Amino acid sequence: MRVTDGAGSTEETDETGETDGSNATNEASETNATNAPRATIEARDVTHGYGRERVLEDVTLSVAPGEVVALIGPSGVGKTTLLRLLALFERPDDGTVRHGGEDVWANGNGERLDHRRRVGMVFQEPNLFGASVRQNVAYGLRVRQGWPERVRHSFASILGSASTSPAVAQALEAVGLESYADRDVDSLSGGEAQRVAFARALAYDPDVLVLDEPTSELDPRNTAILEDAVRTARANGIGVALATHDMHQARRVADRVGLLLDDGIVEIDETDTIFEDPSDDRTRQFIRGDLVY
Ligand SMILES: Nc1ncnc2c1ncn2[C@@H]1O[C@H](COP(=O)(O)OP(=O)(O)OP(=O)(O)O)[C@@H](O)[C@H]1O
Repeated sequence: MRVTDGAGSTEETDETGETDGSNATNEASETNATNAPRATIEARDVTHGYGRERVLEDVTLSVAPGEVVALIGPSGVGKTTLLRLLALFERPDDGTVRHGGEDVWANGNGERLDHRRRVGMVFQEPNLFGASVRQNVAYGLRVRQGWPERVRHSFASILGSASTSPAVAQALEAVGLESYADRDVDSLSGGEAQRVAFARALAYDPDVLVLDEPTSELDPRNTAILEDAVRTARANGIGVALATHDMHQARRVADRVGLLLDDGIVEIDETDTIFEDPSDDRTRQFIRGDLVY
């Protein structure tokens, strides 16, 4: 699926494309719908915590265009925290987050928002608005196109002009919900609602999708649909960072897998290596189901 914006031009500016070479064999597209080169996002040597509690210390994780990186690890080690840093929701206490080779937090808020518009995030919960499926997906599209602040908060005007965009229809198609466009989200099952949340993030064709346990509450069928949507995004050159407790899922969808423990990412490598020949004993123990923490 190629998501394009049929609703008009965007405010996106050109980005400097940069890959870290970890995806050299991937033949994915390297531009997005705005024809700007897709860019790697990287949390570099980040340290972060809450109050006096330090959750991450000197952690580095990058996601290149067209690669899926799965983050595994016990509860509470900081997977969500790291994903929120990658998605530019929070500024690290120390270290940098770089997108397209630029330090996202080094300049003003406006520049950060330009980078932020190139990242989509899906949480464990869908967090939809009380409106139709189409309107929810359109909202994601229009907000990320950089509408002025006063318009951004005018829900009705956003929905009215964006909801017929082909990008909305294509994003819904990617999650198998094209015939659900006019349904009220309150009438959806949990799995369908999560697929709408995924379509909302996909509609504006981000460089990177950040997915925090997006299928943890879903049945196998909805999980399979979302995993297929991840593969399609990857084939279109979108980088994906995914936190999951499901080792089978990591193995099914990821190009690289990283194990995060209290002392940081103890090992990150190609998926087959992590599952068949890890170099760290803790990785071996964790993937065979020992209670490592
Ligand atoms: N907003 C916050 N304020 C205070 N502490 C927080 C906040 N968010 C997370 N924490 C703490 O930071 C630590 C890491 O949380 P985080 O959600 O990043 O872990 P996780 O690896 O994603 O866990 P899980 O697998 O259970 O989702 C936890 O001890 C958590 O209680």
